[in-house]
Amino acid sequence: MDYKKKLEELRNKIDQIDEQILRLLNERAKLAQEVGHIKKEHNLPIYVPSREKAIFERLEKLNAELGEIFPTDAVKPVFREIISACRSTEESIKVAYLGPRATFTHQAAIKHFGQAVEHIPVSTIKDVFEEIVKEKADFGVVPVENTIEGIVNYTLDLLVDYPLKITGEVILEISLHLMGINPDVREIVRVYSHRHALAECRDWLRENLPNAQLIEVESTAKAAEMAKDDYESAAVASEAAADIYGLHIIERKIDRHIHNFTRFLVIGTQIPNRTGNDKTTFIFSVKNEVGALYKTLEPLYRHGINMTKIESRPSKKEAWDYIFFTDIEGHIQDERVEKALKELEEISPFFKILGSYPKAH
Ligand SMILES: C=C(O[C@@H]1C=C(C(=O)O)C=C[C@H]1O)C(=O)O
Repeated sequence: MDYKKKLEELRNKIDQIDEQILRLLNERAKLAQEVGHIKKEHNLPIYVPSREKAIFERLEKLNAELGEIFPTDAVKPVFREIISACRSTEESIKVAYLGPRATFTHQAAIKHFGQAVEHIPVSTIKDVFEEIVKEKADFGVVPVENTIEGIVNYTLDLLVDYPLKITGEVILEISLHLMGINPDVREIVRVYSHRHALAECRDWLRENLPNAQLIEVESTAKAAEMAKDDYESAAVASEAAADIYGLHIIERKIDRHIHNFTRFLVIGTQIPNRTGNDKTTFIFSVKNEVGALYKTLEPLYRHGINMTKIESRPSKKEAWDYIFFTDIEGHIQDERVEKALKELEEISPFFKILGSYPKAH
């Protein structure tokens, strides 16, 4: 058979499969709608992260058994959008994030909820919290730490002050690119970016653009917007920002850090159910006496609970008084976690659970 005929035959088969997939997607959405009706009748939350996580895990495992001709790495992104779209037929959920569009926080929100939610860009981390408290958003996404630049202290402080819960976490690999409308790096005299992004690219910028003026703006997305009309300007931002603002990528990955990751928190009003692979975050203070921190953490050790992180912040109530942000493995619905935290609460002058949520993939 000549190759053109063969190509046509193969493409016809692909067309038929696509139609089958689409029919099945419609059937799937119809079932999700029925689930949605039952949830509304019984006042249950529309978004069920534990169920979504179980679906991803089951399908990734099945795909490996099927021989992985379709790449297993693609299973989650494809099904994330399928689930996001099916969920939106039950009810549209609103997600506030640190904007504008094309920030890394926006990408984290998409990675967690998919495209089919109402994304609400706001201009400060505090506004993300405010949108939820004022019931203008169901969830929010905020950055909390970066492997190069460290903790976003402001986010931690807001978690203490607001009556909200951490309902999830997202880890995103950060790649920072130099972009502009002018592809010639020698003609760039100004570089815009967020303070953290400029710091992460310090070495490259010093070597390659030693005379350029480095200008801090609120976000990498804002930087891309600033560079879009100026032939002598460039921005340090994400690939998504280059796409949205129509910029040319002049040099890829100028942050040069192999391990540049940012962790984001998803915040909401309710603690999601346990998935079996969860994390719990809580804060506490200690009495000002010998061995206080040791004694407070002892119940974790006794109940065999792994502490994955501890971070101290000034309490801002008294000088040299601290609160400790702590992450442990497990969910507050796990018996030993519940017991250990109860004991810890009894010892601590101040204690608050910030959330139990599925660990990031
Ligand atoms: C359909 C449901 O609602 C949402 C959509 C899901 C899906 O499309 O599979 C899964 C969990 C929920 O976030 C459900 O709860 O089962």
